[in-house]
Amino acid sequence: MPDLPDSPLLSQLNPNQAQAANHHTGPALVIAGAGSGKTRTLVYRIAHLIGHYGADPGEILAVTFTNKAAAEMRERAKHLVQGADRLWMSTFHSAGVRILRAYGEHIGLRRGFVIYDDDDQMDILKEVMGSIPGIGPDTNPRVLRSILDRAKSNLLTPADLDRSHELFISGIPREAAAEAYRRYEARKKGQNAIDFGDLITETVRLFQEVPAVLDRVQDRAKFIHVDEYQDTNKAQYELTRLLASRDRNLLVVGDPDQSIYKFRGADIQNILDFQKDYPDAKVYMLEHNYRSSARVLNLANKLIENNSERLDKTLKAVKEDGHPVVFHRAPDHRAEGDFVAEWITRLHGEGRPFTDMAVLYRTNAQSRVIEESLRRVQIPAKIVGGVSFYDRREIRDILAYARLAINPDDDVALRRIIGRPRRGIGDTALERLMEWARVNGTSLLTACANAQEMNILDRGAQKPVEFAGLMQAMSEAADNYEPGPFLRYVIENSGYLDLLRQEGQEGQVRMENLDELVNAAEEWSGENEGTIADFLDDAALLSSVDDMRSRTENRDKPEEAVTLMTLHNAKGLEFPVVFIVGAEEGLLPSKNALIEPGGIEEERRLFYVGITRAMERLFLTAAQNRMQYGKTVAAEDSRFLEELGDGFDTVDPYGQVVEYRQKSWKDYRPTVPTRPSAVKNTSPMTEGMAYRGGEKVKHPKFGEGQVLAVAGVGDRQEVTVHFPSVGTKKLLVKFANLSPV
Ligand SMILES: Nc1ncnc2c1ncn2[C@@H]1O[C@H](COP(=O)(O)OP(=O)(O)OP(=O)(O)O)[C@@H](O)[C@H]1O
Ligand SMILES: [Mg+2]
Repeated sequence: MPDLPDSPLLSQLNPNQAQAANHHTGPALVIAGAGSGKTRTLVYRIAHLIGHYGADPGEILAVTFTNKAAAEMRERAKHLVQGADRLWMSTFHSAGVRILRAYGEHIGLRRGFVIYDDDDQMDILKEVMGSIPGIGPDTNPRVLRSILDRAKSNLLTPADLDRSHELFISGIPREAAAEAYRRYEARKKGQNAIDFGDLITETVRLFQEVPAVLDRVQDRAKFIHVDEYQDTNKAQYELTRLLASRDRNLLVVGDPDQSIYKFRGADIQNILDFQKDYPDAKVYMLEHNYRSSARVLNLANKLIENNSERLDKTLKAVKEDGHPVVFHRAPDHRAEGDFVAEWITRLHGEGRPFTDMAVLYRTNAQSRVIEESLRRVQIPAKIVGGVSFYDRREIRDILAYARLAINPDDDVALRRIIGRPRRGIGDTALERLMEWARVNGTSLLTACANAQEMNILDRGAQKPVEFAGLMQAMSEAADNYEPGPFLRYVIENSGYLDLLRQEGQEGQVRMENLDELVNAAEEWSGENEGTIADFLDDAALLSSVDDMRSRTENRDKPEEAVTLMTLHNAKGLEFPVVFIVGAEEGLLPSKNALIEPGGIEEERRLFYVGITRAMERLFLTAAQNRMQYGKTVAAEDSRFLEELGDGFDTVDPYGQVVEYRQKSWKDYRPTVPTRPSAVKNTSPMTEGMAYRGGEKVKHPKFGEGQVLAVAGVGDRQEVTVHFPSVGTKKLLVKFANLSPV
């Protein structure tokens, strides 16, 4: 290894990290386990390039996976370098938007193109799939969407699908899937739109077809960095390869054990083959974990050793043992949520800020129960991902107006809003307008403007004409106003406010959200130069993976709240206290993983990612009964718990250590005393449980029944009881007047 220059920056790194950060030109790979400082090293390398090697911030690109990660990286860089605001730090998708906005015209994208979100995609797919032989009426368009997404992440065209050797793709005949793909692309093109996947694939095509553009972009990206390289898909891989092809200054960092996006086409082979792609690549290994306590790290190592397809790596703890890792098995999902809430309350009482704590789960749907438990004891929580602000109906409606105002060809937007509020344009009228547009090869909005000439509408052709006039006025407003005032104009002039006023309390909340949208646009204008079109781009980029509000929140002071998110979204992040809930078969590993080849190993990596987010304290929980499709069913401990051996302490609801025994629902017995008399006042945390699963009870009205689950404590305690007379009921024990039988 070369001698290191004397530098105050490098001295903040360990010797291996410093070697990597000192890497100057040519390809390099940093491959190392979780929490070993890969991201830190990447940021220091950028600072060192500028400070020591004299690189210009304006020629440095760093790509990460989520807006949140990009924002954090920018934040870290700001502390280390001058001119950090000229660094190009973004996600693959935002890099794509930026390139296509600047040069998309070279491949036929017209100015003002819009970016479709998932719903828009679904709308078009529903429309095109109807008439394709081989696609039945009960085919879920989501299946098609995932076929398309998958094809795009692998850079496959409709023709490639046609040629594939599979007869069926996800149950749909190959030719039919290819045809749907073809028609979808044509419809999209007609509307001057692109979708999420196109942000990468179209950029790749642009670079391939117009080398002069690639060259221009390369001037802006002489030094390229990619974080989380193990999760790149084929399209992202190709984009990176093209970008780096001229100067070859490409530094990627990653951890094959944290590859968790196979379902989106991520290919772990990209990182494993890096040295094949770049035989002169320097490889740097980091072997010390600075993030987690030794106990947490040991647990993580123990788990991941069970994977067979992996590179063996060393990862030693720098920190001391710390607190024991805790496991708790709750009677049901509600009790699981309450256990988490109790511990958060307790730790907060000991002086931990809520922002130090995160609850991670496998599926988005699990968040609801956790949210409820936290809300009951007034713990503030913030969901990262899930139904974020920008997915709310009223927000999407107003943004659809804005989209149509700047792109009159956007038929999807038009169809979303033409009936919100109602304007006397019914389904039949709309169908005729669509027919006219199809025959004349125009947009729907043009059809509206010409409704009178059509003379074919049932009632007053005047209505569509008026609507076209309204949109015309909005178009002019879009040219003349800043984003914030423009959105206010739209909200007030679209008739939307009147609609909400009729919706009572719910309408009130929605109006508040619209106010917040105007705030967001104002805030955005304060930080960015740009028009409403640029604002819409940013809003469209807020995938389910992150949330612009958390991005702005991060910038100032973080909101005092517990973070709730999926394990996938937690990648790259760290928290002093982490709860991983739902360590059950069917959840973690997920049901689907059981039938996918390599599925279990991928789920194990996901659990590994979760565990390694924890810095000081880690809690794992499972429920013995869980609600599924409206029914409470018995759940079995995750197989991964067994693999962790004695790496954790099993505790009862009161925090007392009990013996761990691998449970399956077949031998379910409560592990803790549950009669109130037996446990009264035994714990500062909870009061005892009045009933237990399996027990027979009697209700004054419903008669005899059997307890399926018990959740909550004290006055909030609820039982789920199955009564042969009326079915399953959830009752508050305090009021239910139940008696044991
Ligand atoms: N040399 C060091 N000295 C002190 N702290 C360090 C050092 N290296 C890393 N850290 C700290 O360890 C934590 C983990 O670092 P970082 O997030 O860069 O790891 P990572 O390898 O990118 O993790 P992941 O695999 O989860 O993305 C951070 O809090 C970071 O500041
Ligand atoms: Mg990282």
